[in-house]
Amino acid sequence: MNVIRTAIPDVLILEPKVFGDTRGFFMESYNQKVFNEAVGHDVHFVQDNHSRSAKGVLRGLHYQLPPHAQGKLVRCTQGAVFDVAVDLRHSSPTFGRWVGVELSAESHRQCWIPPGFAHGFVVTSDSADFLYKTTDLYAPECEGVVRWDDLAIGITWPDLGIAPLLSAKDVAAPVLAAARHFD
Ligand SMILES: Cc1cn([C@H]2C[C@H](O)[C@@H](COP(=O)(O)OP(=O)(O)O[C@H]3O[C@@H](C)C(=O)[C@@H](O)[C@H]3O)O2)c(=O)[nH]c1=O
Repeated sequence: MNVIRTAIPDVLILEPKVFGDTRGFFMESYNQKVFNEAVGHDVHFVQDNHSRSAKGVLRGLHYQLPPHAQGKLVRCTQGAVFDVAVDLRHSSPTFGRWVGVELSAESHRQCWIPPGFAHGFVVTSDSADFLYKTTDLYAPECEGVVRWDDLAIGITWPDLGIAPLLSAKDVAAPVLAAARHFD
């Protein structure tokens, strides 16, 4: 597996080794030992999620606060998305900064988003299946949401030529300065 560090060093892009042959391909989509070595410490996943979205759907920016903060290992198994992580750790030198990466079924790329980050994505293909593992269970009482277009964060989302389609929760999300916060 190839490990690429992003501009926020704790956010990793992971490229599994893909074995292609006449039948198709094989890859280890998750290997606990290899993953823990890449991250540098033991990570324990407890929930797997799968969402399907049409082109232009934007989910985020979401996070959970302690005691149910979630690290997420995310990937796209059908279609393509632009995936974003925003550092919400107040003690971090990269607090408030974001990184974005294209994840697609074709590239098999995954992204590791540690606890302490908000996460979101927009679908850039006709539809996308998005799969992710989380390090804590869903806990809606700990949920935090930040506006996808908060100018203080300044995410450069891809221009799809259509308005993003958001959930009612995401439309009503506060800016970062007014959102529930870590620390
Ligand atoms: C996230 C989640 C939602 N749900 C339910 C609640 C709700 O009725 C329905 C849809 O929930 P949401 O609208 O929050 O789904 P969605 O907007 O896809 O939320 C997800 O967005 C991405 C960006 C993330 O990072 C995830 O952690 C998660 O927050 O599914 C669960 O039962 N378990 C879960 O783990």
